[in-house]
This record gives sequence, structure tokens and C-alpha cells, in this order.
Amino acid sequence: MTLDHSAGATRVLAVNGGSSSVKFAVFGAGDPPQERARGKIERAGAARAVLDALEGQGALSGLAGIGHRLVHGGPEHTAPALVTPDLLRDLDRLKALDPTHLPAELELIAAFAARCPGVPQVACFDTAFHRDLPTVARTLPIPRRYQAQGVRRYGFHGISYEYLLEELARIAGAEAAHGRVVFAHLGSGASLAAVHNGRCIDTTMGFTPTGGLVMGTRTGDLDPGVLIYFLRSEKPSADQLDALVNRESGLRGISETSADVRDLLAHEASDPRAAEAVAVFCYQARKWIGAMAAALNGLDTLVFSGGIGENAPLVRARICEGLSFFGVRLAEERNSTSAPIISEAAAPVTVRVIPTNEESMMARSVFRLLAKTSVPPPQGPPHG
Ligand SMILES: Nc1ncnc2c1ncn2[C@@H]1O[C@H](COP(=O)(O)OP(=O)(O)O)[C@@H](O)[C@H]1O
Ligand SMILES: CC(=O)OP(=O)(O)O
Ligand SMILES: [Mg+2]
Repeated sequence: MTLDHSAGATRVLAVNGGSSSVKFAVFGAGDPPQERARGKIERAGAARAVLDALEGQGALSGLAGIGHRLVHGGPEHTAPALVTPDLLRDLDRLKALDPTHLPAELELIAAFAARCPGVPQVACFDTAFHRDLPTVARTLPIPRRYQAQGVRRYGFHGISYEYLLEELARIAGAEAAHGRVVFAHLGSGASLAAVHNGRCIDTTMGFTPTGGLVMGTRTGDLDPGVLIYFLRSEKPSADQLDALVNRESGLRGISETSADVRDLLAHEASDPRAAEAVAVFCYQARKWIGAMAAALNGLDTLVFSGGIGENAPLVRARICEGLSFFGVRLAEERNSTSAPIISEAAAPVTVRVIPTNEESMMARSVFRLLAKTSVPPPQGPPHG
């Protein structure tokens, strides 16, 4: 990638540390921020390797700020926040809530602090979008004393949802964005959010990103009795149980071959296990969309996003197949090309495909926070 290193360039780097890869993008100032470069480091391994790769691509010079996706903010962190020693101490205590994402994300922040001293870092929380979940949606039916420990439903993918909501307002207008909207973020992690008047009123993931809809390698919601059965029959350790529900299950577990919907679609004609995995995914997504629409007392807009939602017309068609009873009707041709609107013109529910951009949302948050707190950009001429 090539970056504009001209003097005075104000750039923000957004780092999206996922469960299996690190995505990053560099943005110049603007509303929306202007994307200058982007990349993805697969199976990133160590934080140092990520930093070396970014440095090699010139992404670390002349930065005014760095935004990080933090999957979990716990009950207290409900807005993007400047990274400080206090915040880091606090987040360290939250690691147990999401061992799949949080430790690696904190490691990245530490590595950036060492490599880019003086550049402010901003933590953007996936849970923040869901901060106003109504009590009925956030309460877990377990003894009340656990609430004090923060054991409740949080919801995730919030950076993506915030971006999609802003995009929906930009593309379709404020009225549509304030209507009853279900966002379907279907990637290797997958969830849905029910949003009305810009407020998230329910979502499928709960206490951790393991909950809700079946995913690439995660179970989604599981009858707790299944875990009790495993605990008694196989006596797994906590780590083994974690690996079972987060890495060995979902589409990978059902198909016994792959967590990737592309592979499963390619083999569904010849391998019934692949066909079953895709069928379970589509069936569950349909059921959950129905549940979210019930929480909203109806549906005006359905938005597909994420790697699967943006790129798999067949999956979208199968999900929507059984939803015609409440007005979801796809236009086959538009769906096959992943057009911005894929529903029939006269259908009561407008179905859209909006590519998500968590990095852009993070950059927006960093620019906004830097403007508000007037943290001075690092001095010295840009290099690289
Ligand atoms: N053309 C495609 N057809 C079907 N599925 C796709 C396609 N492209 C990507 N995907 C799915 O999207 C998933 C990745 O989605 P993405 O949102 O990038 O995930 P994450 O950010 O969680 O790593 C892949 O595992 C794959 O299943
Ligand atoms: C929150 C979450 O599940 O993130 P990802 O889909 O990136 O794994
Ligand atoms: Mg993702």
C-alpha cells in the first residue's frame, strides 16, 4: 500500500483485532474519514508480528491517534475512551469475560504503546452500542446476586452496528434509520441487533460473543443442560470447554470440515454434513430475525452485512424464504448481485445489503475524541 506522507497529514490508524485475524486501516481527517490504506494480517499470532507488518507498510508514521476495537467493555465502558493506565487496569480485570478476544486486543495496545510512544490510543467498545438494552433484554434468569458481578447480557459487534446505522441514515434518510430495523452482522462471528429510534432494544449475543446465532466455530445459544452433560460425562477443564464451544463447534462442528460458508456452499451437493451446516445456519438466522421483529413489534428494514451477509446471495435467499409472512420478499435478480436494495419494490420490508466498516467507525470515534479532548498530535516531521 502507498501512504501520503506529505507534511501535516493527520492520520488515524484503526486496528480491528479479531479472533483469527487483525484488520487495519489508515484514515485521513474528514467526515466520513478518508480511507488511505487497509490490510489484513491472517492468524496474526504475536502482537510484535502485527507491528512489524504495519511498520513495513508505512502505516505507523505520522499518526495522530490509534483506535482499537475492544470486544468487551464490561458494564462501565459505554463510549470510546482514551487509553490510560487506569483504563488498562480495569480492562485487565475484564479479560475473563471474553478470553477469545480481549487478551490479544490488550496485548496489541501494549505493543503499540511501546512502538509509538506519545501517540494517543483510543479504545472503542463493541458492547457500547448496546448500553441501553432494556432490563428484559439484559437480564439473565439466574440468581440475582450474579448481577453485581456483571453477569448479564451485553451484546457485541456494536462498532459494526453503529457504522451500519449511520450508513443507513446517510443512504436511506433519518426516517428509515429511526424505524424498526434488524441488522444482521453475519461474519465468522455472527449476531443480529434490533434497533428502533436509533436505540438497540435487543441483540442475539449475550454475556459473551459465544451466544445467540450459530457461528463459524461457536455454538451460539446452547441448552445449558448440554454443558452439564459434558461436565459429567467427559469432565472437561474450563479451557477444554471453552475450546469446544468457541472453536470446535458451529459450522465447523456440524460439517466436520470447515467454518467457512464458501467451502460449505461449494461442497453441499456432495457432502450432506456441509449442507446440514448451511441449513442450520439459515434456519437459525431466520428464527432470530423473527424474534428480533417480535421485539420491535414489526419490521421496516432488514440489513445484511458481514462477510456472509454481504457476499452470499444463496444464504440471504434461504434465510428470507420463510419470512414472507411478515413482508420480507426478495427480488431474485437484485439479491443475486448483492444490490444495495434486494427486496421487491412493493414489499413492506426493505431489505438492504450494506458493507460494514468497523475501521471507519473507529477512525470516526478517534477523530471525534481527539477533537473533544484536544490531545496534541505528536511533534516532528512525518517519516517513512
Ligand atoms: N463470497 C462469499 N460467499 C459466502 N461466504 C463468504 C463469502 N465471502 C466471505 N464469506 C464468509 O464470511 C466469513 C468472514 O466474514 P468476516 O465478516 O470477514 O468475518 P470476521 O470479521 O468475523 O473475521 C468467512 O468465514 C466466510 O464464511
Ligand atoms: C464480537 C465478535 O464475535 O467478533 P468477531 O466476529 O470479529 O469474532
Ligand atoms: Mg468481525
